[in-house]
Amino acid sequence: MTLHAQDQSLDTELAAERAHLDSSRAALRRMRERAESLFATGDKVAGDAYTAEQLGRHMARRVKELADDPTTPLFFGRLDFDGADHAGRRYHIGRRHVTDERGEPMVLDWRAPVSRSFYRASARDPQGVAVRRRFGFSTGVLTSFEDEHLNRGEELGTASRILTAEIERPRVGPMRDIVATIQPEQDELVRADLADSICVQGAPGTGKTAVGLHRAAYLLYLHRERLRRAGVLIVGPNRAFLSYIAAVLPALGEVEVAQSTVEDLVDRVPVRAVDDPAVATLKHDARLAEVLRRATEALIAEPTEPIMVSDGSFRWRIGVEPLHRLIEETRREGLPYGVGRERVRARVVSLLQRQAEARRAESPSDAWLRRMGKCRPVTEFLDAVWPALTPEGLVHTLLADPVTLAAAAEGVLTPEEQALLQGRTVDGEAGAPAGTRSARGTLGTGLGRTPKATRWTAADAVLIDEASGLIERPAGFGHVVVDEAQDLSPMQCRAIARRSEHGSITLLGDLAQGTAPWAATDWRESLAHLGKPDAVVVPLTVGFRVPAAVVAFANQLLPALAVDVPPAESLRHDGNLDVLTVTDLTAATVAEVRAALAHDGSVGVIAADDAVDALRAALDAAGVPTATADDVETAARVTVVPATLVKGLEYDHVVVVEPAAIVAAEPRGLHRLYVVLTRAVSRLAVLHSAPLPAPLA
Ligand SMILES: Nc1ncnc2c1ncn2[C@@H]1O[C@H](COP(=O)(O)OP(=O)(O)OP(=O)(O)O)[C@@H](O)[C@H]1O
Repeated sequence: MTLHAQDQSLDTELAAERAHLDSSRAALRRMRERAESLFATGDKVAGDAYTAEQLGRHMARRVKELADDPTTPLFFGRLDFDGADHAGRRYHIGRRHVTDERGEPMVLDWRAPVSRSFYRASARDPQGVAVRRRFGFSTGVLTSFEDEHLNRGEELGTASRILTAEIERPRVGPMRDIVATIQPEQDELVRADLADSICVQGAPGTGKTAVGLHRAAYLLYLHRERLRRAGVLIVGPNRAFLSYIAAVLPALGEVEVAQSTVEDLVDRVPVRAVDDPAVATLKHDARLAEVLRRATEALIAEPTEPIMVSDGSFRWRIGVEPLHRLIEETRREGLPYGVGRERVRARVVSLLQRQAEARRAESPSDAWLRRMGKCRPVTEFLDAVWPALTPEGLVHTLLADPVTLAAAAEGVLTPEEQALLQGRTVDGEAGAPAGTRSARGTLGTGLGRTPKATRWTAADAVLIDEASGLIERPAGFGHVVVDEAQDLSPMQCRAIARRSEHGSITLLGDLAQGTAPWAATDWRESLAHLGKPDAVVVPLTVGFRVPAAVVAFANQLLPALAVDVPPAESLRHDGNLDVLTVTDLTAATVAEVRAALAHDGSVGVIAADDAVDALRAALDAAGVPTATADDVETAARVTVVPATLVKGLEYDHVVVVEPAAIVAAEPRGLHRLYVVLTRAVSRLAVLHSAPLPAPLA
């Protein structure tokens, strides 16, 4: 074929694909209109109010799911089969199913079983695929395509121009889905079975977050009803991160996934005080779970008196011996404490019922059973041997009462640790911490006389959640995705474990990015605390964000981070790194931001937390509008981010201001700096007036 003829045939193909895109869009519009009209008339066809409401909710969801975003392509790939079960068939692969009026598929959902070959077929294992086609788009317009004739041994892998363009595209606004370019090693994780819990260890930018979100979408597709009922939860490090990722699942048609920080998960009490780091670390230690468990169990007492109930002309009596057996039996069942209390009540009532039946030769009414359950002698008995307990009350007692704590913590916490927990000296004198004011708030739990009057810390909230799990069984989720999991404390892991006891989890993280005082150093330990000790740990090693030169610069920190993580290889060999010694950091930042604005894409200025306000003011004074990290919809291209909030985020051009100050700000400052240096998609400028931290010098 001449070049001219080749061009012409490409044009014809492109025109045909564009026509298919147009008709697919029209078909999707029809599907949506149909769903809208069903939504409008749903209550007329439903037999009763409940069905109408259910149907209404279902249809409203369906309408939302069928929304078409003209800026995202409806399909991104095509498979032509010449073998296996689909010989002679051709499928376009996209974000959702689109069918024509006869119900024939025009676009197949990327999660459908057939679509798997789009991600996994290779020249070595073509899976019946003759040709895999990838489409290039520019804001919704189909502009190009790229074919791999797998049946002729052709395969582009990561050399695909369309993949390269996607990876190198300037980042604006919130995170986007990666359905068009999921890589085989990522796809394997995305399509792991619902029953399998997995842990993904990956260097910065290897697509962990992307994998977690796509796995959630995949599982919802495959187990729609079950997971809708049980729920899917995404846990992220902070609200800025959650708003950054919030648009990904809706773009994939999944509009009902809960997203939360760990702090928001355990929010039974308002947090109004701050712990000293040593106290916080102790409260986050898994041994506290044992202390709380013992303290709860210690509340259960031996019965010492019989129960006597006057009931009209009758008197019922349950002796100490049967009461003793009843308590032992309930205790052995290992129920949550609150459930156990009600079980004891029910058993006492049932003993009374038996006596009543024997005497009256008839079954007592439900009202009688209820009255017995609430009558004074029964309640007094319960309060004596299995007293009512609130999570706040339990934690309050442990923090306030040295004797209760000593009994529960014997052999678990040293006397020094017990004293530390209660903000006193070992001799029992009140220590300085509790109630003292610090820059971050009241230091230490501000113990009031009651739990209500107490100013709790974030670590207390975790303890209260643990206590709550001992008292009642929390509702769990069908699947939980936990991002930046290296920062979870053992007690936070347990909080998540309680919410995924009957479900599975996807744990995502990077041990090298652990900045919390209790950061994980071994995934097996985290998995054990999460109740999934057998989950596999899978590495991701191909980096899609950070250019190779920047990775090499940041990796100089790795030996100092004392973690054992597999090295990653960057797919990006473009990119730019500048390390500049400056005298005026503020002026240099403004100049660097101005220069960055000459390029496409977002600009992130990252500095130690206490330097952020001044930098923002300086940029403002220089006429450069700036946004905060949680404002993902902003029109401003420049975001000024405190180092402690930047985890999981990325910007095309990153300006890091004074690394030494970032390191000095916290005990795990070098880990923080590693996070900060790995946020750049295209260019990184490091500005410093103080010497660079040793590993980088
Ligand atoms: N297969 C892919 N195709 C295109 N882009 C990808 C792919 N995988 C990941 N990316 C992109 O790489 C960037 C980094 O991905 P992501 O944020 O998921 O990485 P991460 O491993 O969670 O990073 P971090 O450890 O820094 O939080 C994102 O912009 C993401 O869209």
